[in-house]
Formats: sequence, C-alpha cells, structure tokens
Amino acid sequence: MTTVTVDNLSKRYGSTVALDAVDLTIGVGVTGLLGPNGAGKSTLLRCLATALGPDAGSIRVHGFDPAVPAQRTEVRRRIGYLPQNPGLYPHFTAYDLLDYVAVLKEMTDTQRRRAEVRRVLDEVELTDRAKTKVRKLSGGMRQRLGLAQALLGDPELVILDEPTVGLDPEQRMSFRALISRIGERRTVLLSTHQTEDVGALCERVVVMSGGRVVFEGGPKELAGVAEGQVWLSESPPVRNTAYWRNADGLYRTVGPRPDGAEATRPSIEDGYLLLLGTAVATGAVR
Ligand SMILES: Nc1ncnc2c1ncn2[C@@H]1O[C@H](COP(=O)(O)OP(=O)(O)OP(=O)(O)O)[C@@H](O)[C@H]1O
Repeated sequence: MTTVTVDNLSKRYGSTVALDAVDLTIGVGVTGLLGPNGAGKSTLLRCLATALGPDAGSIRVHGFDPAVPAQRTEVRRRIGYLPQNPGLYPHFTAYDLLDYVAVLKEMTDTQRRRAEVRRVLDEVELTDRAKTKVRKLSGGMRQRLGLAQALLGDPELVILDEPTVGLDPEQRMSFRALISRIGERRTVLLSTHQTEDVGALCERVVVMSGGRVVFEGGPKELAGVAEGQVWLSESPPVRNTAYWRNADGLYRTVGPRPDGAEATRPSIEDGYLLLLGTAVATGAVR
C-alpha cells in the first residue's frame, strides 16, 4: 500500500538546488534513503515531516496534502520524525521529555498520555531509564529516546534522519532490530550513509544525488548495478586506480577487469558507488 507520494518536488536555498523535481512513492516497510553529503536527503525528509515547505511540487501522506493548512494537521498526526540533531533537553528525564513532546502532540488526556509515554518507553526498551536525565544516557539510549518521541501517538509514517550515526556496532545492531520491528506494520523512511544498514534492514532503497532520485529498487538490485564489474586478483591491478587488499590477501577492484582477475559478487556498496560515479560522469546529476 502506498503511504507517501512525492511528485515533482523542488526546493532551493538561495542559489543551491537541494531538491530537483523529485518523484517518489513509498509504502509499508523500511525504505532506506542513501546519498552522499548534500544530496538532499535531509531536505526531503524535512519536507515530508512538514518542517519545511517545498518551492514546487506536491506531497501526499495517506492522501492528505500538507500544503493545505486544514490537511497539514492530519498529516502531522500520522507522522513521527527523528531529525538529524534532535536536541533533546539534557536536564529533562526520559519520561518528562516524552511527556512534554506528547503534550506538544496534542495528547491532552493525562491518563492516556501517561499510558502512551510508558508504551513508547517500553517499545524502545528504556522503561528502566524513565527517571534518568537525558544528559546521563549513553549515545545509543539517547537515539532510542529520540525514536520513542517519534513513535508517540503510534504514527503510520516514521521518518528517521541518520538514526545510526555515532552508534557503536552493538548499539547499531540493537537499533536495527528496533527499526525492523517498527517497520513490520508502519512505513519507515530512514536516511543513512551506511550501506550495511540498508542491506540489513531495508526492503527498498532510494538513492539520491545532486537533489535527484537516481535509483529506486531493492537492495539486491542496487548490488546488481555492479554485476560483472567487481574483481579479485592475486596481484595489484595495473590499470584500475582504486583497489584494496581484502582479508584473504586478494586485490579487490570495481570497474574494468584487471588481467587475470576473477569476477566476484558485488555488494550494495559496490552498486551504490558505481551508480553515483555513473550519475556524475554522464551529467545526470551535478
Ligand atoms: N538551511 C539551509 N540553508 C542553505 N543551504 C542549505 C540548508 N540546508 C541544506 N542546504 C544545502 O542544500 C543541499 C542539500 O542539503 P541536505 O542537508 O538536504 O543534504 P543531505 O543529503 O541530507 O546531506 P548530509 O548527508 O550531509 O546530511 C546542500 O548543498 C546543503 O548545503
């Protein structure tokens, strides 16, 4: 089922084109948004979260149009948003912070609000930290608290801007498990620089570059972009400029076949890097 439809969306900051006629449809499950710095990911997520108005084009969330003031509230009720730097108040306890956000989200019935705060604390496994001040939480716990505030009100669309940044491998794994659970019945749109996150979590992936969508498909399809272009050889390739020695002592390279090299299975990262290189080389994006 389609949850979000983006049509011809454009946004400039002065002379910088951040979004250049973006078309996109997103449905239930976890969709990863990949792209280099400045690709326009955060701008797209901010527009979807109704925190920023586009210059042109349209957005529909469950059929509601955020450009229409009366429908914007309907959109906001259906959205949970974790921005890149959520700025959680350091002197609040985890519980008080969530209670405060719940008030901002118009949960006026005290009993129901308290129950909802307890529910999201439980969902992100922070119940035992309810009375801990934000400044005393670890980075991973803070990210989970950020996620908890996005889940208040059980939104159908959850927008997460680089949620795994700064997490150690263990924290990242537990965060992934959490996001995967959340995506079982909701639409989750997650921007990331980590191709591993996409491989581990996402049913669909969207790649942006220079304000445009340059790929939409499954993670396997993204890896497939590099099919027949990833090689292993026993000696350093002569023609290929970028290569590295892997754990087996073989030289891995992407691009033309080095002499004597054997083809190997491409990763999502190979596909992603080749796609970006091709998009820039062919002038499809800036
Ligand atoms: N408030 C702003 N004022 C001016 N320019 C901005 C503003 N926000 C973003 N930009 C510019 O718009 C372009 C897209 O930025 P955006 O933050 O959306 O990209 P991104 O893909 O999220 O990058 P990153 O991965 O670094 O967060 C960049 O060139 C950026 O410098």
